[in-house]
Amino acid sequence: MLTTNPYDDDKLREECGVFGVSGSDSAAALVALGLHALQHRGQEAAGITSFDGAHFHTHRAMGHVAGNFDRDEIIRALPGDVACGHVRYSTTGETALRNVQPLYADLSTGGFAIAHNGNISNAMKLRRDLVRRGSIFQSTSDTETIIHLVATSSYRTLMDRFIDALKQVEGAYSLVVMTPEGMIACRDPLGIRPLVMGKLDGAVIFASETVALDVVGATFERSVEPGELIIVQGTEIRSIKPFAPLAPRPCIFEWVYFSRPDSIAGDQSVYTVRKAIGAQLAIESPVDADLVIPVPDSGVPAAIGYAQESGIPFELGIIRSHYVGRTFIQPGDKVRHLGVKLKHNANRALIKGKRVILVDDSIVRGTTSLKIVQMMRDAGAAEVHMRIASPPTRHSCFYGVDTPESSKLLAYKLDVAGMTDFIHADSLSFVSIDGLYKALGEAHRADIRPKYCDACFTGDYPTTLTDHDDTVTVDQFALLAERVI
Ligand SMILES: O=P(O)(O)OC[C@H]1O[C@H](OP(=O)(O)OP(=O)(O)O)[C@H](O)[C@@H]1O
Ligand SMILES: NC(=O)CC[C@H](N)C(=O)O
Ligand code: SF4
Ligand SMILES: [Mg+2]
Repeated sequence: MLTTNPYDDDKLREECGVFGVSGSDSAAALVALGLHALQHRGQEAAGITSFDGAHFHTHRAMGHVAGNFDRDEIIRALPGDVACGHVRYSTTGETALRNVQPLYADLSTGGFAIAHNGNISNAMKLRRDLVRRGSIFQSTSDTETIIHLVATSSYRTLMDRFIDALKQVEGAYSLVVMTPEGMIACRDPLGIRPLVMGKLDGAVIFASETVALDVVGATFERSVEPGELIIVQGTEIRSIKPFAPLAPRPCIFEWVYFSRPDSIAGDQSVYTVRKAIGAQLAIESPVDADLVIPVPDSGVPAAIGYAQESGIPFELGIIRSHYVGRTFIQPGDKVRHLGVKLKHNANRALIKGKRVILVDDSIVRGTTSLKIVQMMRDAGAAEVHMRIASPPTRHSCFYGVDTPESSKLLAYKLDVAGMTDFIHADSLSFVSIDGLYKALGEAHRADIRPKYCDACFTGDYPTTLTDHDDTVTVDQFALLAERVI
């Protein structure tokens, strides 16, 4: 499969954030702030590129935004009133500086910088063809294929070349691109990954989530529409839709887990939707108990919804340490598992003798649930019931979320009864797929043209998956990449 994360992580990880500013003399500083608000979407690396009207300037680094972009001299070295940036959690290409975005190239049309959230599901095939025709890749990232497609396009103008490139690309992409002709923001025809537009004084802003607009003090104008390209040149804003229109399929997991709860996604408050999923879960899977306890942080809104609907008191029965590093940066099984223990601890005084309902947003490999159920038992819980605010995650994502291969997903290996035994819970239930759609305001999931991408629950992928269906393995891809660098 496409994912090449070196740590073979046990989690379903976030999926990159992009941020762009056009028309502010503090462009790079605003991008640094915006990226900071999007840090939850990618912690491996961060980068910013600016354009001063004549030259492009880039700073890219491994690690977090804070620590890399919090010094004056770094921001001063990124002059100009146009800038874009990226926080990365890799889906294709290793965690190394050469893959950190924005990627940049000097093309016949001038400089070209690109920041991408998503994953191109035919990147390997495109890359093989491009290399055969003489392209020399600088990275192992899927995103670089777009640059080569623009560079080798037979069209004349930059815009035509860019559209020609996008028409060859399959999968998910929300892009912020910088060229001497202006900034271009676009979403793939299905709008799988999010992208919004905002305004701050005279400046136009693009961001993966509205929370990043809030943080810089910008107003939310609207979402970039699926299949739409918005071009900002000075004060002029143009919108074009060069693709045949398709029914949109935004990623439903944004509401379940990825987006920050204080973001508005597709005109719906993420927090409100998460509470509604929790309430739906209480309706579908009630249980007699004394306490509703969230698995912090991401399980909190759903647990509030479950508690309000069921009338069972909500309590903080698990306290999360905010000082422990993320588990993915601790390679090696032993240390990683220790990391999970360090992150959560039972609030013992509350738990003893109680029948508890634990609410989390998802189960991927089951590591968290297994640990937390045991933690409740060790703290003296009389009964431990687990409720999950998404359907069982049975399939991998090929659209910009780093998931373990499906054989490592707990729900791929076991049915709900098997999973209940595995995590040693007294009971375990997941919200139904129709229940999830209900929480998003739909009557149920439509069998034909469902409103969202929900492939990791249903296996119903909304695009072809050329590379996945191909026989080329990730190792072969890495070899191919090495040969051209
Ligand atoms: O079944 P698993 O493989 O353990 O994965 C599922 C867990 O991973 C995520 O939390 P995570 O700890 O990544 O971060 P969070 O603090 O954002 O909830 C998710 O919220 C679940 O709790
Ligand atoms: N998670 C993402 O959106 C990753 C973007 C791109 N596919 C990369 O690996 O760099
Ligand atoms: S497969 Fe799952 S995580 Fe990936 S885009 Fe679709 S719904 Fe989102
Ligand atoms: Mg969690």
